[in-house]
Amino acid sequence: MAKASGGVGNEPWRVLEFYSGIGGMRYALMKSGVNAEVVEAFEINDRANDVYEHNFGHRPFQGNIQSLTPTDLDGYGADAWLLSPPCQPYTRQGLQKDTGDARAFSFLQILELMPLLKHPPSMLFVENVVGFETSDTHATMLEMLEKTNFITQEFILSPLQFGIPYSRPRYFCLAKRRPSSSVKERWNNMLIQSPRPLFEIEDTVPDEDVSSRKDWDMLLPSCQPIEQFLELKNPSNGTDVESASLDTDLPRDLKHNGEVLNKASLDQYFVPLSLIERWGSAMDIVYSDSKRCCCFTKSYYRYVKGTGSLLATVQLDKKDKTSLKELRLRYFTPREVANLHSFPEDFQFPQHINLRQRYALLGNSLSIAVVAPLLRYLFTDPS
Ligand SMILES: C[S@@+](CC[C@H](N)C(=O)[O-])C[C@H]1O[C@@H](n2cnc3c(N)ncnc32)[C@H](O)[C@@H]1O
Repeated sequence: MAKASGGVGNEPWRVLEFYSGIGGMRYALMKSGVNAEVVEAFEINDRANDVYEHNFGHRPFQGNIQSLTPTDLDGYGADAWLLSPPCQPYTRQGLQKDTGDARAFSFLQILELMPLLKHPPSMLFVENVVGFETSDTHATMLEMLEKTNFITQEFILSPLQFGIPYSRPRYFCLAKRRPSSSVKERWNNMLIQSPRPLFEIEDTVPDEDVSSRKDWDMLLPSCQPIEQFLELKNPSNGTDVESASLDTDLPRDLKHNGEVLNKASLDQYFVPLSLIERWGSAMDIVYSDSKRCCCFTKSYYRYVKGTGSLLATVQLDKKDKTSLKELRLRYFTPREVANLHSFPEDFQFPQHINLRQRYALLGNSLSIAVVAPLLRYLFTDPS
């Protein structure tokens, strides 16, 4: 029977977490149920390390991953490396400088160390943005993995395919070093855009085309409504809108963990009218009963266009020709973004991390609902 119980003699798998940020990968590993221990995490950003330490009680190795040597890496005796390198070199909004972008260097460097290791990992997991799969860095990665005897399966998956009303398609590479084999060999060397292999018991012949992207809108009816991810609950109806002065009066009964928030705490989440006037047409607006919202990036709250959805706090009849101002748009709170990333309830930011920093760190993180089953699949022993 397939199992994901642990390494040699059922000792926990020894795992290195590169680019650990606020620990999304570690939470996903915990959620996966795999018997594994993060023996070290590596992250250059101070604030991210504060958050990581606050939640896990361990401060990641704070330095440039590029400076790690084969001796350093061999010293950890790790079975698996989990990596979520910076995505800016490959994002559609970025300049797509790819291998020419300094932010890609550390990832390329660490791949180049692989043939020099006395104790290379037997498993590797890489997360990145869609677009990475056509990059030069990706081509170099596959070349290095091939050279060091790894077999790969690649995925592009979104939380929408896991019942979460959140569109965040991401690229994932799962690699196992021979003689370890993949769980289901027939998917080797494929780019898979369906979660089906993760949940199949047998290695059966696929009867659906998993190599082309399905229309993800078809999945929406099976997603939970956004309301279930909100900590600030909307007023029960929008009838107070007409009597309110749009500039100053905000819905009074928004609640936070059951308590009515004071106006100052609430105000910071409402979108200023000046922004609505200027950027309204570019805003992605969702309602509490919507079953989809857009990817939150690290620029959410700093910029409006393409950085994540805004929530209408007033549920008017959508057929009405409502002006955007009447919808009382607000930002999702950091906790709500964390909920959509499927972070556990006990995840917290330390007090000194300000609102913008919270959004930036969350925007860099990942969907635990997607990564946990992928990790379980990677660590599962087919024998
Ligand atoms: C895409 S984010 C990964 C976030 C992480 N998975 C999480 O759950 O928060 C990339 C991270 O790599 C860090 N980073 C970028 N270049 C680095 C380097 N050369 N050495 C160490 N960390 C680096 C960034 O500070 C950022 O936190």
